[in-house]
Amino acid sequence: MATIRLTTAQALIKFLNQQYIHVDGQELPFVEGIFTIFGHGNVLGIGQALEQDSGHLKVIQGKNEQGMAHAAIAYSKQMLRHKIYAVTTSVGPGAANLAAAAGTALANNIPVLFLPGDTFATRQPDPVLQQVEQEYSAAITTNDALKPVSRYWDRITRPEQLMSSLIRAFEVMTDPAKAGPATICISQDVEGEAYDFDEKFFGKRVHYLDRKAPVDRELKGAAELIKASKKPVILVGGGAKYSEAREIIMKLSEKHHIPLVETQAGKATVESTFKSNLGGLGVTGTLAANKAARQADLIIGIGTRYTDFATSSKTAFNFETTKFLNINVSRMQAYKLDAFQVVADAKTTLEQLAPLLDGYESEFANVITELKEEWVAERERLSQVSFSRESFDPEVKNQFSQDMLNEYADALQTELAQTTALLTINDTIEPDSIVISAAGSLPGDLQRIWNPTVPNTYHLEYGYSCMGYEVSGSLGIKLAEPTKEVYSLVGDGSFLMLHSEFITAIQYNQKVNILLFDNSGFGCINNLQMGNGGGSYFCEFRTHDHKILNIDYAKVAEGYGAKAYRTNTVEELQAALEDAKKQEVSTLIEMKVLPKTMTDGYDSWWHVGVAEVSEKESTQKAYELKQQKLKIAKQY
Ligand SMILES: Cc1ncc(C[n+]2csc(CCOP(=O)(O)OP(=O)(O)O)c2C)c(N)n1
Ligand SMILES: O=C1C[C@@H](O)[C@H](O)[C@@H](O)C1=O
Ligand SMILES: [Mg+2]
Repeated sequence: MATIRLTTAQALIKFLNQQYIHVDGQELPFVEGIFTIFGHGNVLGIGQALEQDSGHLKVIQGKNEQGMAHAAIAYSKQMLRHKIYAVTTSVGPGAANLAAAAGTALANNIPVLFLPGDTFATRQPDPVLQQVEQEYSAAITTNDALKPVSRYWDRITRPEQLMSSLIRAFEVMTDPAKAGPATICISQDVEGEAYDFDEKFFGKRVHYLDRKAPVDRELKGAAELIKASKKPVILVGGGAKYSEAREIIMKLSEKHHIPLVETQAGKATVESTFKSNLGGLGVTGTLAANKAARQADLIIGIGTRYTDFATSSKTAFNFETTKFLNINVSRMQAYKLDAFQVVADAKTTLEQLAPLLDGYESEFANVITELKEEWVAERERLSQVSFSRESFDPEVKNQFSQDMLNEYADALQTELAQTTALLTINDTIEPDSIVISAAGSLPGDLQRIWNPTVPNTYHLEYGYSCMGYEVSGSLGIKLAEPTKEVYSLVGDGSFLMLHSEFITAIQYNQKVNILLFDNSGFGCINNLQMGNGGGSYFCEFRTHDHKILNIDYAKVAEGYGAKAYRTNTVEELQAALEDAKKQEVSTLIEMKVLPKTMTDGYDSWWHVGVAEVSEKESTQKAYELKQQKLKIAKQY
């Protein structure tokens, strides 16, 4: 057997260079690069290996482990899971910082390779710096905390273990039904240990992303269900986007008059201008989509996980009469809501289903246009909200008094409403620009009123809704789509939580644009607490003497070397957006927006943990309301 003597880390980097993915006849290297933050746990192992020979891997220095991992996740998500970045961290806190990002990748089914360093395999110097030392087991390290948030997890304590571990990791990451984070923790001494590796291990490996076809039983059953239904609705989930099923979805929708509704992950699979696209479904959905879903007698769920947001906590449908047809590569997902299951690729299934539906027409025909027109009018209203100091009725009603709203207008020196700012942006940026968001009130506004007219230009992480993904992820998107403008839509709370990779973007000349909506608080959570009977408690950003915080975020961005703008009116915002397009450097546009001016409601319900006993009548009422809603919700 021919062997090659390498350290574990050198073998790892050599292997990463030889992984390819084959999708629809096209073959591409699967690992584009590696994000690094070096510490004593990886600099002398993986650091040395990369310095010696990184091959084709692009090496990018991150600033925060969670942030760089979010950038890697966003890269993979934007590339429709066809390519990844790996992420290497040091031990202890460096590894622990991966946990929120791993959860983000897992909840969203995004492949990414995490390579945290681990404690010494020999245990000679124990306890090493940053080792937690559990009394009941020396085998526990910080990295065990990554197990529940990894799709595949392993610890390498001998060099030769690397071979079987990497093969399993790539099998998982390149399987659409299992795609998620693979975490391989490598003992820091082992990273530098040498071994005579079988040369065959480093041969080119192609991972085939084949499209699983449905069996005849599934196809016939699906066709029968659709033909027997009067009012079917197609729910476009993230799986539809990853399967690139746009054309066939549009064809079926058009031919058989079946309206489309979307999840956050599925949005912009089909552009919003498509006449049967009624937009987002559920808690953050449009009135049009929510009305259509309630009328439906069949939901054709394509690549959806049916989260609480998409199903309005299982109240979005009439469960007495509505049937479900689930098309999903994952059996676990297909089994949901007692559906008829087709466990197969979305695009292939729909293409094979098409000829079986000839002659079928739903009873939705004219209703689709009516619902859509009604929503277009509502969106138009939301684009022109204007503040009044005497009698302002914001979208989120009965929470802040006029005096309080005036206090915000004075403190932040603004009268700008969030919906108006958002739609100004939608109208001003280039249609092929990519927008990213993740947490706060913006995902709701985006799902309802943002109109993407170009497919795959809407990038929402709403599986984990992890604050901090917005800015970090914009770097990953820019790496995936270098010719497009990328806009990160972020609340002040999320920006404060994590924006370290903004600096990385500036450092590597990867232009991103931050659109910062500053309402001086955790706005959506404030809505949630007050909407369920609470007071305004620790969600506004106020000083010790109760003054509204007014942070000069533009100045912060300028300090990093970005071009920054302060915009509190529509005209200032438009001018800033136009100027930002011309910049080569990253930009930040700060908008002070009034609280309570985000969208709200539209016939949806979110099941949250309201207090069963409380001294407040308003909370007692909220609990009663929840109990009433639960009577119509499906129990599982
Ligand atoms: C990492 C993380 N921590 C906490 C939360 C819970 N959470 C969701 S939205 C939110 C506040 C967001 O505030 P901001 O970014 O200012 O957006 P706004 O709601 O004001 O628009 C919080 C704390 C979360 N989603 N992610
Ligand atoms: O708790 C939450 C409430 C949602 O409104 C918000 O978008 C999300 O980020 C979240 O975590
Ligand atoms: Mg805020």
